[in-house]
This record gives sequence, structure tokens and C-alpha cells, in this order.
Amino acid sequence: MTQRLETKTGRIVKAIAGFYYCMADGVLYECRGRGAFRKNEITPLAGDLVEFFPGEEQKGGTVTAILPRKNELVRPPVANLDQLFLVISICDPVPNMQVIDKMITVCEYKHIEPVLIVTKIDLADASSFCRVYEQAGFQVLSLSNEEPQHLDTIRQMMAGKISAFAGNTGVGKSSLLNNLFPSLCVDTGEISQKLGRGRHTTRHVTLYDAGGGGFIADTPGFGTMEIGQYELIRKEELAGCFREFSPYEGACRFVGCSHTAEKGCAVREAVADGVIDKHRYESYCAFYEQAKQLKDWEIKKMKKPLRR
Ligand SMILES: Nc1nc2c(ncn2[C@@H]2O[C@H](COP(=O)(O)OP(=O)(O)OP(=O)(O)O)[C@@H](O)[C@H]2O)c(=O)[nH]1
Ligand SMILES: [Zn+2]
Repeated sequence: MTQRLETKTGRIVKAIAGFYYCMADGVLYECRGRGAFRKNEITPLAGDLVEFFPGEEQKGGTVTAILPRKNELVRPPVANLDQLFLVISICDPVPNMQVIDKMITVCEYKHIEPVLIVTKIDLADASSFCRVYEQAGFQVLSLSNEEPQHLDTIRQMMAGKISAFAGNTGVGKSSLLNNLFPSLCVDTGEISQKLGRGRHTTRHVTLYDAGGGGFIADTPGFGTMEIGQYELIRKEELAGCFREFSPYEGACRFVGCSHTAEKGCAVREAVADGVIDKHRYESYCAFYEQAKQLKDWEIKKMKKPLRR
């Protein structure tokens, strides 16, 4: 009698060319998607928790169901990202707060916890920069890759979660990943991109084992701070993406206050009092202006409802 194959639950660690590589109990299964997925325009993503029939000898399996997603990004295509480490160098290149704030805003919107890692503190004092983000309510770790601190802390933070690292070129992201995972780094997307491999293939995400049940999501798309460009946020939703505004929710004189120009605005008062950082607030105002220009159809086109 042939053994009946049971459905398994696993995590897609790589999705490429219609193949889904599902990890379950430390074993990797090569699967295809159910026909119904294509018909209903459902695309399984790296990071998805799925049910699948394993097939014979870890090949020829079928993904039968995608479990509810916490979030999804379109570019890079990944689901269920828990945290994003934003790697920022204090000098060479100097931080661009608006770019950083854009990334943080998208993270907040997607329920991805942003964590700031400030590098090159052997070259310049980062304390006032770090304070801005600490006061806003973020975890900030500062280090020098020459003599890296906090590596254990970062590894522990990754346990049991899906994490990714974002940073512009030259900030020390490769150095940091090498320090964190000396053996892993050789085949990460960043590196393969540098070698010129995969440049012409569709960008895809691979989840690597980060120990402790955690994964690191790697793709050339995280190399720069670009995910901010691909997510549209309505102006009404923006204040909710600035966590240091939350104590003032409902405290403004006018209902639906945009916090940009109104009299009796509690957020603006907090900025004037120095409780909310002026630069962070300037980022908010700049994003608000951009969001005001968005047309409804642009938002509808970009925002497909999340399947739950
Ligand atoms: N002094 C100092 N130099 C650093 C530090 N981190 C990185 N560097 C140097 O900065 C340069 C860029 O570092 P990378 O790790 O290659 O930076 P990256 O962010 O991966 O940038 P790309 O390689 O361009 O993607 C290298 O010359 C590193 O040696 C640091 O904490 N302190
Ligand atoms: Zn207000």
C-alpha cells in the first residue's frame, strides 16, 4: 500500500520561475503552485507560510494554501517581514533623514518594525543623530564595523523573525552582514549582484537561515532604500506612521487636523516645544505634500487588498 502523503505547513524561502521552495522541519521541498492560484491571480511569495503536499523525495510538491499574511511588499516581493534593519552611516556618506524617514514610514504602514543601525561611529560622533530616533521611539544601535559591538544583540533580535537589512551603498551593510554571518554572506543577493550574476533576472527574495528560527530576507532590492518609492500612503494615514505623534491623537483643535498649518494643532505645539524633532516633522510635512498630489486611481492601482 502506498503511503498517504500528509499536508505539511512550511515557509516559502524562495520563489522563482513558478517554483516555490518550502522549508518544513529543516527540510526543503520543491513545489509548484495550485492551478487555482494562477486563475485567481494569487502569487505565493517568499516569506509566506503555506500548506503543501510534499510530493515524492522533496520534489514535485504542490502549495495548496497560503496562510494569512501579516504584510506584503511588492518590490521586493516578500511576505511577512517582521523587522527591517536600516543601516545608516554617520558619515561617508552622511545620513539623509528624509530617505530614512520614508523607509520608516513605509515600515510603520506595513507593520514592519524598523530598527536603526548606525555605523562608522569610529569616524564621527553619532549621539545626537541617534537621540532623535530614540526619542521618537525607535531602537537604535550604533557601532563600528572595525570593532563591531552589539552583534549578539542583533542576532538575538533576529531569532524567530523574518528580518531584512536596507542601506544605501557605502554605509557598511556588507561589512555588517559579514560580521554577523561570516558563512552566510558569500551567497547573498547583494554579493551575487556585485559579481554581476542575476542582474538580468527578475529580482527575487531568498530567505536565509539566521539561526534561532529566524530568517534573513535577502535581495538586491533591499540594497538601497528604495522600497519607499513603491508604497503609496494616503495623507490621512500618514500621521499614524509617525509614532511620536500618537500621544497627540485627538488633541488638536480641529477634527481631521492635518498637523501642517492648523491653529491649535497639538503636534505643532509639541514641535515648537522640542518634544517632537523638527526634522522628523519636516519629513512628515514633505510626505504630506506628496500624498496630497496622489490621485485616487493611483492609490487604487497600487493597493490591492490584502488577502486574509
Ligand atoms: N571606519 C569605518 N569604515 C567602515 C565601517 N563600515 C564600513 N566601512 C567601510 O566603508 C566602506 C563601505 O563598506 P561596505 O560594507 O562595502 O558598504 P555597503 O553598505 O555594503 O556598500 P556597497 O558595498 O557599496 O553596497 C568600506 O571601505 C568599509 O571598509 C565602519 O563602521 N567604520
Ligand atoms: Zn494637528
